[in-house]
Amino acid sequence: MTDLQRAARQALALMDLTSLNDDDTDAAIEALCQRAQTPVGTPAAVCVYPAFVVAARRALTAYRLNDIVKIATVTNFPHGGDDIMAAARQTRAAVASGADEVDVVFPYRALMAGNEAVGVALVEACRQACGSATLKVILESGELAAPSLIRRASELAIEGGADFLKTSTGKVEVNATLEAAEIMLQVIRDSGKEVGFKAAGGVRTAAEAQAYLQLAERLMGADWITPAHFRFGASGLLDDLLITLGVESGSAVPRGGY
Ligand SMILES: O=C[C@H](O)COP(=O)(O)O
Repeated sequence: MTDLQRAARQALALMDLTSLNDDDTDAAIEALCQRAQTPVGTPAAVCVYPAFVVAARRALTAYRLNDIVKIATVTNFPHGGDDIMAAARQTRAAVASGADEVDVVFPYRALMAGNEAVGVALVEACRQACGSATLKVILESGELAAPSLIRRASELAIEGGADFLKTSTGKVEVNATLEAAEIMLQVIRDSGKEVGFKAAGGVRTAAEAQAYLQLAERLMGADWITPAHFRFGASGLLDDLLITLGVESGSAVPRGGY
């Protein structure tokens, strides 16, 4: 196995296999969950809109993946408004519908306008609304752009109780970058807290995933890189991982698990 194939295999296990399309349907989400069954392992989670959490749970159960693959969803998405109560309500409702993980968008425009307090308060409210579910906070690093703002948003999200820092929604011009990832990982490392990192938005190839894994290993150490600490949020990465691993795309394991 080559280094790239090892990275591809690792990236698959760390993936939040994502479908966040305006035209998503139950059938599309069922197909997404079926794709989670591959001959070379399963992703850590599927990530779908709140309206499709129940469909994802039904499909993962049918494919006997319910105890293996988590269900993530998104709130305050994609615009990252500063309505704290709305974000908390959406988060509470998502968990009530069965989501294991919630990716909430940080009110990054408020921070860009100089308001730090609303970000901490929104994360704290979503933290409470999440209960025992995992809370990932999407900083929208491509819109923050300035390293100082990415660093500050990371610090504020951790202060509010984030379990993960996530780069992007995937819905803006600049999404995941290695530069933003390095800043976020440095803040996580320096915080001394159990906080994970999720690269999301535009990660399409095994080579790109490998670069993020190499960065995380350099900053955090190889043992840190587990699904409890590292994720890829990706809708278009799985195919290249399978090709890299010599698996024909679409060669899912027959229905009923494996
Ligand atoms: O994690 C959420 C992102 O929307 C995934 O972005 P992508 O569709 O560019 O892979």
